Order: sequence, then structure tokens, then C-alpha cells
Amino acid sequence: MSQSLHFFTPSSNISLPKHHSSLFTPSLTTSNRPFAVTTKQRFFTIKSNASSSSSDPKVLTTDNGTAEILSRVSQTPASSTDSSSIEVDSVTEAELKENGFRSTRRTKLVCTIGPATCGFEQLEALAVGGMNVARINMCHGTREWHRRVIERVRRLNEEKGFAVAIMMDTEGSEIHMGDLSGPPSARAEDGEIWTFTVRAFDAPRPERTITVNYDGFAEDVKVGDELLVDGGMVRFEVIEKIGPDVKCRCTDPGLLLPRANLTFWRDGSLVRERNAMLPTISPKDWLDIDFGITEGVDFIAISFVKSAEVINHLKSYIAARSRDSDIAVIAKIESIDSLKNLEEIILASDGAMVARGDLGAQIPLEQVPSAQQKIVQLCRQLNKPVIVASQLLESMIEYPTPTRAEVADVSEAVRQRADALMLSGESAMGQFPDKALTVLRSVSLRIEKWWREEKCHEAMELPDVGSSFAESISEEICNSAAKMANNLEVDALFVYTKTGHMASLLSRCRPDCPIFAFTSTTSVRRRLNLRWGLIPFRLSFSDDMESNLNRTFSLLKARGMIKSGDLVIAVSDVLQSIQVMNVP
Ligand SMILES: Nc1ncnc2c1ncn2[C@@H]1O[C@H](COP(=O)(O)OP(=O)(O)O)[C@@H](O)[C@H]1O
Ligand SMILES: C=C(OP(=O)(O)O)C(=O)O
Ligand SMILES: [K+]
Ligand SMILES: [Mg+2]
Repeated sequence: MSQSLHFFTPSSNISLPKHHSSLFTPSLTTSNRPFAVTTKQRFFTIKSNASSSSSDPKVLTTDNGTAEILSRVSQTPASSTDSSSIEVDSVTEAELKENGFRSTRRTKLVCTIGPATCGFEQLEALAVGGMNVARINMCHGTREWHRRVIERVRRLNEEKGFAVAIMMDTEGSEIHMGDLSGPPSARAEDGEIWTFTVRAFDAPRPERTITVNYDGFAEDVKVGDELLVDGGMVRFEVIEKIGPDVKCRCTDPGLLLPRANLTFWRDGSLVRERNAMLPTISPKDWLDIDFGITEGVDFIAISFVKSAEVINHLKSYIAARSRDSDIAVIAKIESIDSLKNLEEIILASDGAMVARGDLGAQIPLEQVPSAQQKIVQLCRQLNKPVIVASQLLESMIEYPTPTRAEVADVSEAVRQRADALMLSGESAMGQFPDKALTVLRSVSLRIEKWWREEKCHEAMELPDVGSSFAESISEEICNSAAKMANNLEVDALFVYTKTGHMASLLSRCRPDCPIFAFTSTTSVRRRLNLRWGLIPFRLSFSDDMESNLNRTFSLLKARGMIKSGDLVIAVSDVLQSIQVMNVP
């Protein structure tokens, strides 16, 4: 084996603000030969010759006690500078130029696109405001409508250099109300009698009549049951059943919104037998999934996941249907079953969403915060991106300023270091989508800065996730590089990654500095946009790390995104190496 430490010949003073004794974590200090690093070294590399494709453990275990120290002449930066051959969005570029590395936002932002934000200029305003992922909710709108949104986001990316990813969210087969046949909302008052029915109406339907999407509804409910709209925003009591019609008296007045979720409760417990029999992915969902695959969306979020089985099924379906595109599957945690099978679901998925809207309708509201914390933690441990969703800034649907409680809720999700925060109605149909996004952005930046300054991040134990020896090496390299980055207070971590895996492992460590992720594939770049702290760039790179670095430096310098003297740690999944250097 050759785990070697490569020292490049000193050529400039490296500015290392801290002692090097804290540089190496035990995992990399396999050497029993002490090594001295002087402040004169310009580059040094910790490198394992096991490439990511090599998984033969013997190669590495034969000689894991020695570290070889070599001297090499550092290369001069590539003289040719073609700044057009690196792709990064204009907003990130401007942010880096203006405020430098430290100021970049680490928490990613997802916006649900609806009537308030579906136009090209509106989408551009969201992208400029920091939207990393556009979510389309297949509960609403037609496929044609969604297709046009996807097409506009694509155009925005192509014309303006953004890497906004698209997430399609399935409707799922839980029970919900139909459209309100005309008005955008209706108000149910205390004591009013409303009819919930499975009948279809051609002519205008009678007043105070709501359709329900589930044929077994009238059979399943019982007189005396409590019917909750959107987890309790409005409540009814079932008073009579007449064929397909269920008469209910309003007990908690409120606003009825189209397609609002319905749950019914008996003797204080959620009636969920029938929901358990409904398929997670309905026939309509499968058609939407085919649509998503054809349109090449980046993420498919699956509503009301109950077990890992459905995720595995969908993943093999996608793999068979779209050989060249790799769509990530996000499990929405929004049911009691998904909480019961949490770990297996997250392991099977490519990410998860804390879908607090429906989750709060299925478990008591006071249990939602602890469920959120648990899901966020588990996702990070298992190296899956996690989105905190629903009602983050609910009042901003109507008002231009959030409540203090909403700001505190957003802060808490940022403090938990979730990968992403999501807007729903605030951006889909609210009056202030851009302002809501600005609140998410500024609260994220502020809390991230505060926690970095206070150095009060809770240490989290990160279990091994690698399933092969080569993967374990990558993981150790990333854990060590992140630790080095914090100890040395470097300006940025660079990662050269083909599949995005190594970038995800760095993100999992939630280092203090931003992570520049260079990848040669546009789709990988878009997917990485959901990960905490990653600034994804598209860049074609070779197996020669020195030339990659020199090329990157010239390209970024030419665009004013880095400057001489910036301290960078670079890791690569090509060579499995760590290098520390000042930008020449
Ligand atoms: N594509 C769309 N077309 C029309 N309205 C939409 C669309 N997407 C979202 N909305 C509106 O935004 C609200 C909030 O969105 P979201 O939270 O995603 O859905 P839901 O409320 O069904 O869970 C919806 O209730 C709906 O009124
Ligand atoms: C995000 C959620 O799902 P949807 O908006 O599709 O109901 C939720 O329930 O919180
Ligand atoms: K949905
Ligand atoms: Mg939901």
C-alpha cells in the first residue's frame, strides 16, 4: 500500500493560523514516524493510492503503519485562462465577490411553485433571491401547467447560469377534499351543516357541499367521528350518513382550502386502517412519475411513505426507465407509519422531508418538534439530505412580515443544520413570495454566522456509512479534511467529485467554511444544490489533481471569486487525497 503524505516544495509562505499538532485526526495519523510541517510548505497532500474504484483491502492494510514523505516541485498555475469553462450561478458569484467565502449561505432553500410564482420573471426573482430547488406539487395544477414551469426553470438555468433543481412531489393516496368548484376558499362557521360526499357533480353542486377523493369514505366513517381538515384547521362532527353523503356539523370554524387533507378520529385516535390499505403510490402518482422521468426532474418526493419497500420499488422503476438520468427519491415523513419505520425508509431513500403539515395531522402537534429533530439528526448521520417543510412562514401568505414565532421556528431548523428549508403556500399562492424567501435567507445567514462565531455547534457522532473499503477511505478523508478546515480556519474546502458522493460526505461534517464542489455533470451539480454548505460548480477535470487545482485557481481568480493567499483544503475522489494550500 502506499498511504503517502506528499509535501510540495516550499514556494511561498503559507498562512496557517493554528498549530499543526491538531491537524491530523487519528484516522490519518497512521504513521508512527512523526512528521514536521513547517509554515513554509506550500502544498501538502495526504494521499492513498487506493482509487475509489479499488476496493481491495489488502492493498491498504499491508503497510498502513507508514507515511511516506516526498518532496515535489509545485506546478505553476496554468497560464491559459478560459473563465467560460467553469459554471456557477451569477448570484453565488456576486456573493463571493462581494462578501468573500465566509458569508455564503449554507442552508438551502426550496420554493413550491404555484400561481404566484410560475412566470419566468417570478421564477427568476426567486432564483436571484436564493431558491436552490423549485418544487412542483402534483396535488395541484395540470401536467401541462407543471411542464411549462419545468421548461421555464430550465430556460432560466440555461440563460442565466443558475442550477435550480426541480423536485416533483406526488399527490399520494391519502384522503383529501376535491376542488371547491369555483371559489379559491370557503369559510365554515360554527354550527353549520356541511355535506362531504363521494358523488361526482356535473352541474353546480349544492351549497356547503365538499367532494372527497376516496370512494370508501362514506362507508368508513361513523356517526360521532370527528373529521379534521388539514390536521385541525377546521373541525366537524359526523352527524348523519345518507348513502354517499356524510352530513357534518362544524365544531371549529375556519377556512376550507381546495384539496385539503382529511383525517377522521374516533374516541380520540386517528382512524388509519383504511389509509394503511391505500397504496402509497396511486395510479395517478405513477402517471405523474412517468411524467417526471420524461421531463428529467432531479428529485421525486413521495408522499405518505409507509415503508422502505415502496422506495426500493420506485428506485428500481426509475433505474429501468431512465438509464442515463439519475433521479433522487425523497421520502416524505408525514405519517405514523413513516415514523415507525424511519431508519429503513431513510436508508432506502436519497433524502427525506419533514412534512410537518400532514405529520401534524397524524401525531399530536406537540410531538412534531421532537420528530423533526430526530429526522434531521438521523438523515445527517446516514448522509441523506433533509428538508424541513410546511408552515415555516405561514403568516406571510397574507402579511409582509413574519411572526416572531415563525422566525424562531426557522432559526431552530437552521440551528439543527437541516440541509434545506421549504416554502409551500408562502411561495405558491401567497402575496409575498419574494419577501418570504428573503426572510428564510437572512435568518439562515444570521443564525449560521452566530453559531460559527459562538462555536456552539453540538458535536454529532457520525457513524460509518461506507459499504466498501474504498468508501470508508473517502469517508475518513472527508471527516479529517473537515476537521482540518475548522482547526486551520481555512477559507474553503474544494472537492472534485464525479458522482457527488465525496461532496456529500464533506457536507455531512457541516464544516465552518463553505465547500466548493466541482463536478463534470450538470445533473450532479443540480442535485448537490440541495446539500448543506455545498456550492456546486460544473467543471470538467482530469485525474491530475495538480493541474485541476491550478486550472480551478486561474478560472476562479479570473472571475474574482478567490484571491491569492486564500487558504484552501482540496479533496478528490479521483485520487483520494487531501491537499492544503494557499491560492498562488
Ligand atoms: N400548481 C399549483 N396550482 C395551484 N395552486 C397551487 C399549486 N401548488 C400549490 N398551490 C397552492 O398552494 C398551497 C400550498 O401548497 P402545498 O403546501 O404544496 O400544498 P397542500 O396545501 O396541498 O399541501 C396549496 O394548498 C394550493 O392552494
Ligand atoms: C410538505 C407536505 O406535503 P404536502 O404539501 O404535499 O401536503 C406536508 O404535508 O407538510
Ligand atoms: K404532495
Ligand atoms: Mg403532506
